[in-house]
Amino acid sequence: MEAQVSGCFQQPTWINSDKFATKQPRSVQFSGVLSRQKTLRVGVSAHFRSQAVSFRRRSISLEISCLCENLSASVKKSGGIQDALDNSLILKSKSQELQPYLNGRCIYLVGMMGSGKTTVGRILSQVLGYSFYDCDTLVEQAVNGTPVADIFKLHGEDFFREKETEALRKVSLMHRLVVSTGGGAVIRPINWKYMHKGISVWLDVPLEALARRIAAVGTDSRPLLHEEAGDAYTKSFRRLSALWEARGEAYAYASARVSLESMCA
Ligand SMILES: Nc1ncnc2c1ncn2[C@@H]1O[C@H](COP(=O)(O)OP(=O)(O)O)[C@@H](O)[C@H]1O
Ligand SMILES: O=C(O)C1=C[C@@H](OP(=O)(O)O)[C@@H](O)[C@H](O)C1
Repeated sequence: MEAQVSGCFQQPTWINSDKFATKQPRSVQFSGVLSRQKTLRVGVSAHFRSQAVSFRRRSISLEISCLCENLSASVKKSGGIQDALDNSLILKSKSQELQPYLNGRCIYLVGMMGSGKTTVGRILSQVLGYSFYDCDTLVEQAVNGTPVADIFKLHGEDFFREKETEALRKVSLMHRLVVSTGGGAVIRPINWKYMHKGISVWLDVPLEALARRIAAVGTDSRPLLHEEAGDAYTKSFRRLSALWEARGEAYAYASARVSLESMCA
């Protein structure tokens, strides 16, 4: 006896059901004792497991368990199907839910260097139909295309902070933007005055993960990480720890916090 399991479950709307429809139906085999029963009442339960396979893609597996009333209730067999689920589908669905509440207000992403403000900001702006602005890029443009690292070298940090505040003032006059701020934008109260015109979201990522990410891409574009000696991970971690001591509390002024640690848990 064979029980077809395809199509017996309801898929949440954000799962691309076409992907499942094209798959061969899977089957659950019953044991020999079961197949001699004339009437069977079988309960089938489905259990989704979702696992990130890369930053943008996710694999889901569906485990099917069958319980038979005529026998002592036990799981006789479970099967599974695997499929790839594009995270952008989840984001798209979530963003549609959010649209009415946003009402065109800008979103400011804040967080330490490497927390993903630029990466997440680009994706978020696409799914929301917003424009994406990177504050560091705006500062560079205001200084004739000079890279941030050179601005620090030639003019010093205070000059950079002035330009950063001016960039935030300008974007705060606009609507429907996702703004990736620089990691240090949170230290000036005036910047919060501008950012609180929209919705600010703190991407809270553990220091070890930040240092790993930055070590992977190098510290060239992040002048505040140039001061320490050692390999890229060690110097990033040391310097990020010191910066965190000095400014960690300031991130909590954000309207919302997304904690990578909580998500993993
Ligand atoms: N959620 C994430 N998981 C893993 N790596 C990420 C994630 N977000 C960003 N990264 C990587 O970390 C590095 C820094 O990201 P970036 O978006 O530039 O951070 P920020 O703008 O906050 O400094 C990039 O190499 C990026 O690919
Ligand atoms: O943390 C900081 O003080 C800084 C973070 C950088 O931006 P990212 O957070 O995008 O790396 C950039 O603004 C500058 O190097 C200073």
